[in-house]
Amino acid sequence: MNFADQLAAATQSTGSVACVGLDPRKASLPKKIIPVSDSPDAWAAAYTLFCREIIDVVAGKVACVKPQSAFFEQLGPAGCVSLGEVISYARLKNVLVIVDGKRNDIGSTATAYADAYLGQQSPWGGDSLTVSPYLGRDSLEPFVEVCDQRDAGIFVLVKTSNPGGGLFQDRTTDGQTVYQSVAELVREMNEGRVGKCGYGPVGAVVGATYPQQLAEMRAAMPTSWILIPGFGAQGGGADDVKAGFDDQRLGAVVNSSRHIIFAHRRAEYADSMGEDRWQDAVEAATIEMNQQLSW
Ligand SMILES: O=C(O)c1cc(=O)[nH]c(=O)n1[C@@H]1O[C@H](COP(=O)(O)O)[C@@H](O)[C@H]1O
Repeated sequence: MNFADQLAAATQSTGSVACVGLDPRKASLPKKIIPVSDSPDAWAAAYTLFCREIIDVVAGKVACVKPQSAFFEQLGPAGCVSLGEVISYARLKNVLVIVDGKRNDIGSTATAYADAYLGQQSPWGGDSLTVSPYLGRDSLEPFVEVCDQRDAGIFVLVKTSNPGGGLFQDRTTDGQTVYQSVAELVREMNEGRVGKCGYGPVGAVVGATYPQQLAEMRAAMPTSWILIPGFGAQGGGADDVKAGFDDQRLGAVVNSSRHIIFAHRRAEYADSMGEDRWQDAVEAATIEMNQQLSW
């Protein structure tokens, strides 16, 4: 089944359009998870344990998870082993995985990234990967070819959630902004690839922090899944993300990382659950997010 249909099936079977971001950070881990030793190996084992426990809580309750490679890479080689373990565990629990690597390079190198990350038979085993469009069409084509071969997907950075993203993305050339040009390419690349659900494997990233552009991008890329980060910790709310969905409440998944995985630190859960019941806080925050997104 192509990736777009797999994602549609996941949102339908779980009743959720949420994506839980797995962004472990040393300073925010629950005390119980913090290792005795300060070595990268010990932290990597802690990250694996932490993410596995989160996956146990959210499996069946959310559409997908999104491990953020940077936090694992921060630990060096041991962190990369942990990332691999986390991806495998999510797959074992039948949770779709978006690897957040924001990769890309010239075409021949892009082929190596695509081969490395895309598809369950790949070494990393991701169902999909976030990619940068900055190197142009020929840098995206190798990813799309591997998506076709392995029922995988990509999410191309179109309009990112950060305040400074507009520096390049909002620049106008030939009467349209850079992000509009990227969206046009994304739309074109899905042509002939659309699955039963009406969407294809070439998705886009558009931040919840730009609701107006989200509506515009929904219309500009009618067959692309949109990954919407920026919900929760970055200030995006349910009303902001609505415009990313079609009439059937399909076509987008909303990512939240810190607000879910470190929910034990949030004021509303700290007293009632806190450190000792951090998994309960993750569950409560997930249920709350699902409720917010069930208009
Ligand atoms: O590709 C992404 O996921 C992404 C794109 C973007 O424009 N903004 C953005 O925040 N992200 C990622 O989404 C996650 C957001 O985390 P929280 O702000 O903790 O929910 C991080 O892993 C970011 O790297």
